[in-house]
Formats: sequence, structure tokens, C-alpha cells
Amino acid sequence: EFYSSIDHMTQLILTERDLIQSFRDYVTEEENNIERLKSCLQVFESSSEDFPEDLEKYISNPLTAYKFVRKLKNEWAVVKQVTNMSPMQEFQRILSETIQNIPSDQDLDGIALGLVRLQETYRLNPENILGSGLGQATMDPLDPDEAFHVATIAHQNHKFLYAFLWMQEALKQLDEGRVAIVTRAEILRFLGPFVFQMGDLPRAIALSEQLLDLDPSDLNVLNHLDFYKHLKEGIKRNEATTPMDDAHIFTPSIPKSIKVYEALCRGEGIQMTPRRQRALFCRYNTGGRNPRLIYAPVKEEDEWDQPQITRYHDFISDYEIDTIKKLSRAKLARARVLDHVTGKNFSAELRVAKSAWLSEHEDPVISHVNQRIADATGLDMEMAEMLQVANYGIGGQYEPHYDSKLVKDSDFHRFGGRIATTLIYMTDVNLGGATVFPAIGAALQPKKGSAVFWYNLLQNGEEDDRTLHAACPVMAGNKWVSNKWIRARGQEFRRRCALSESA
Ligand SMILES: O=C(O)CCC(=O)C(=O)O
Ligand SMILES: [Fe+2]
Repeated sequence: EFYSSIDHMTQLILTERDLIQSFRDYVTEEENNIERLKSCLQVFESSSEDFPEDLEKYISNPLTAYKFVRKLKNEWAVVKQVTNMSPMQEFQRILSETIQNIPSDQDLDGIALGLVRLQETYRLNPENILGSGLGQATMDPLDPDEAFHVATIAHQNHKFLYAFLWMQEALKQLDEGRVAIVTRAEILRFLGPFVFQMGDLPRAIALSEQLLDLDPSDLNVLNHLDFYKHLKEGIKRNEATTPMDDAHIFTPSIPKSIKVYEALCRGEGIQMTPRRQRALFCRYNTGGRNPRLIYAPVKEEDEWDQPQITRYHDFISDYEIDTIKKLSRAKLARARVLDHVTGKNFSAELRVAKSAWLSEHEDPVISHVNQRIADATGLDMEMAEMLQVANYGIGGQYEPHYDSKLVKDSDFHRFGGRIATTLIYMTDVNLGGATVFPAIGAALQPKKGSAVFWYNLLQNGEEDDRTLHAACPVMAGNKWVSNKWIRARGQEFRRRCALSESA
């Protein structure tokens, strides 16, 4: 109680005075918050008006996707923070729920790594990944903070060259006066040791000196500089070095990829001679007078001779494609790959896609498509797997693998191995996204509505090493495919076994 002492009552007045001050601060803070919220809202509203008509095309550009996800993640986190104290609980609830469902750091990092993968596969430096190659003529380049983030992700994934290139891009933009959170010092601190590792001592020294200009008391840099100068003296005593003409950072040339897979993705190293090409044909296949094919024969084209890879043109209609997409959309989940050693599934950067399985009971379209595969290939579908639908992501790919190796599961004993693959292309892909066969030097372009077919097993049942294949990273566009894997059991009378391995 207070009333029993004047002194305490006086204190009470002072207490209230303090509280009023706090309250005044609070109201001012709220007003500031409202100002911040208003300007956020204004920015959001004006940027949401800028969306083009074709949202899918827009978001399938990896740079756009990167910027969009980064913005979504950062901006709404600010709104959440500012409105945390709001009396309007309803908005808080909606916001919290929504934020749980918007992309996280993991997504942003995944896209950044996708960008780096595209660069690696298609040998692009930061400037030409922004170019018209991506299907949009003018692109806002990544700002210094974004470039710095991509560099960090590249570094974490041991893609040092790309880490370097993006750091350099960030630095260039800072030099051009773009405002950012990342500082010159942070970037220089990274670049110095990198340049040193590349064997360029004079540039490592120049960069350290620039750092010291920014912060002369940085002991770490002083030590580095000491060490570099010491080394340089040692070298000078032994040989005359060529003087450095400028202190700018050089750009190491992007190494020609040693991976055959990546070369094929770029359209290099296709091993088809004109002579062999002349032996490739197109034909109408009526499946030995299959009544379903008499009036609508399959349009077949030889894509490759050894081993035989066949393309079926106009294999599936737009309506069927739309139905398959619709059926699978809700089921799509990150595609997993099988570890041969542990027998376990896991999700990995080597397969960046979401997939779903569709049974023929789900829709007549699925059973029609299955029937068409049976008719075209002449194989029995009794033991085939369900249709697997896959949609690739930003920089989505599937590294070289054998379809037949993927299954050594319990089904293997009942149904046999994956004797053959029918791969249906459900979209055209603007750039990238070819299916390539590194062992034979073949590259197949996705063509909407067509399918390709090959045997994974030789006639003696052993795996055909030539069928190693991969899906190249998607550079621009949205790639949808369906796989139908046909098992060996039940094909004895369709494709006869042989003791020789000739296909
Ligand atoms: O999408 C492609 O081009 C190939 C896909 C593939 O090889 C697979 O899913 O097993
Ligand atoms: Fe495959």
C-alpha cells in the first residue's frame, strides 16, 4: 500500500511520470513501425504489379527465382518482426502460418548452388549468366549482397573458382557505388588468400594493402602481408620476377570441364559420324499389325545405333500431358536416390527434382499411356513399374546413373531388373535439360509429346554399360518428364534371351 506514507505517494507520482515517458517512447516506436510497415506495403504492392503474365516462365529463370525467394524470405521476416507486438492477433496468426510455408534459407542456398551448377556445366561467368541466354534480354544483375551470398554457398560446396568469381562481382558492384550490407573489407579478406593460393603473390600483396588502408590495425592482415612480403623477398633473391602492371584482380579462366557429361550438356563431343548417321531412319511402326496401331502407327525415329535408342514422335497428347501434370502436382515430393551400399533412399544435389508415382487406376489417361507404351515397345506391362512423373527445379539435373542399378529392392527378385526405360518428354526446354549418355557420346533433346526408349539390359540379362545417362541442368524453362521402367520378368517371349550379349 502507498496511502499510509506521503513519501511513498510522492514516489508514486514520479513512477507514473516514468511510465508515461515509457509509454510515449512506445507510441513513438509504434508510429515509426507504422511508417516502416506503410513503406513495406507500398514496395510490396508496386512490385506485385510488375509480375508478367506468364508466371511459370518468369520463375523458371534461375536468377529471377533467386531474387524472388530472397526477397520473400527477407521482407516478410521484417514484417513479422515489426508486427509482432500488434494488437491485431489475426494478422499475426496468418503471417506466422504463411511464413512457415515460404522458402527458407535452405531454399535460397539450393537456388544459389543451382546457379553455380549452371555456371559450371555451361561454363558461364557471372556476367554471361545474366545475359540473354536465359531467355530474357534484360536482367537485373545480382546485387552485391546477393553475389556475396552466392559466393559463400559456392565456397561451402568447394566450388572455389565460382566463389572467387562471385566475390569479384560483388566487389565490382561496390566499386560502382551500389549500396549494400556487405563491405569491401569482407570481400577483400576472402579474395586475398584465394589469389595467393592461385599463385599470384603480387596481387595477394596488393589486396592486403587495400585492406590495410581500410583498417590499418588489422593484425591478421598485417601478418598475412608480412608473410607474403617475406616470400616475395625469397623469390626475388632467387630470380627476377616480372613486375605487376596493375593491381586489379585477374580473372582465372574457367577450366574446360573434364566431365564428359557436362561437355555433352553443352552440345560438345557428340560421337555420331555422318556414316553412322546415314544408317539412322524414320519409320511407321504398326507393331506387327497390332490393331491399335494400324490406323495410328507409332512414328519412330532412330536416335542412336549402338545401343539402339528410339524416339517415338507425337507419342502423348497435350490433354494427356495436362492430366498427368494435374494428377501429380499434389503428390510431387523431392526425388530421392538409392544408395547402392546401404540400400537407403536419400535426397541429394545429384538429383534436383520432385517426382510422383501414378497408378493406372487413377485416371484412364494413365492406362491409355501405359497401353501405348506396351504397343510401341512390344513389351509386356504386367510387371512394369507405375508411371513416374518428374518436374525439375532451378538448375535441376540428374547426374549420370544407370536406371537398372537403381533397383536391387525386394521387387528385383519378383520382377527382375529394369530391362528397359521409356522416357516421355512432357515439355520443351528452352535451354539445357538434355538427356545425355556419356559412355557413347549421345545427347537427346527434350521435345514435348515425344518419348525415347532404350534397353538397359543386354539380351543375356546383364547390365549394358553404354546406357549410363544423365539429365543436364535446366538453364531456362520448365522440364517435366515421365519414366516408365519395364521389368525383365514376363518379357521372355517378347524379347528373347540369348547367351550372347548382342543387343
Ligand atoms: O530427365 C531426363 O532427361 C532423364 C531422367 C532420368 O534419367 C531418370 O529419371 O532416371
Ligand atoms: Fe535415368
